[in-house]
Amino acid sequence: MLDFHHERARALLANATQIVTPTEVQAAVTSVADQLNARFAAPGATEFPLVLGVMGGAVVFTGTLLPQLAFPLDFDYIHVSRYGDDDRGGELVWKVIPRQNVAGRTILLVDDILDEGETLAHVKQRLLDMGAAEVMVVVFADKDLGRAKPITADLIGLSLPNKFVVGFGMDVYGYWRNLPGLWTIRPEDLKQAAPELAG
Ligand SMILES: O=P(O)(O)OC[C@H]1O[C@H](OP(=O)(O)OP(=O)(O)O)[C@H](O)[C@@H]1O
Ligand SMILES: Nc1nc2[nH]cnc2c(=O)[nH]1
Repeated sequence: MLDFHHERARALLANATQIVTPTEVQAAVTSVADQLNARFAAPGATEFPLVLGVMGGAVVFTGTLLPQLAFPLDFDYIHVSRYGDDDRGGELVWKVIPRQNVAGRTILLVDDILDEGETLAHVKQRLLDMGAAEVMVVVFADKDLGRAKPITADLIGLSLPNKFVVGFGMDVYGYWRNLPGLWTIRPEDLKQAAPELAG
């Protein structure tokens, strides 16, 4: 069983293409941090935002971003999944819902990728319904779909082409969240090989 996963993970990566280097990833995170510091660490700034990581994909971005933020903040997480172990989005499943501590707060909603936008649109609305004062959507990557999405991010680290990407928290069938750069998986290696992902 473990051999199966080991081989499958390696086979997926063997045919993958690196599209963003680890150095470029780090530069993108620092650019996001700088923009957040410009508002929240400015002289005289007194806001005390709640950074809310959207697990599991946001774990690496959040963990890299937090030490670069130079202002007092609160941290919590929620856990929601729409892709599960698939390469296509489906029904949104809540695993850890927001706590009541979101009421009245300025929230930095941090996620790895804004793709079709369904996840973050739903999460943002839920936070506003729970009384959040402001929800600022901060994503490491925004995928260029060439069409309108139900939500726009307030801060974006990188823009990506419309391909299934892996690394820096993003998985393919549960594998390779640990890659320090970003890779695209060969379309024919995806379960539901789709023309629009072939790019
Ligand atoms: O914009 P969308 O098309 O809704 O997709 C974006 C969401 O997809 C990923 O989560 P996923 O459901 O894969 O769960 P994960 O974070 O556990 O990987 C990612 O972390 C975003 O939350
Ligand atoms: N791993 C991964 N997860 C996603 N969730 C939404 N889009 C993507 C993507 O391109 N890759």
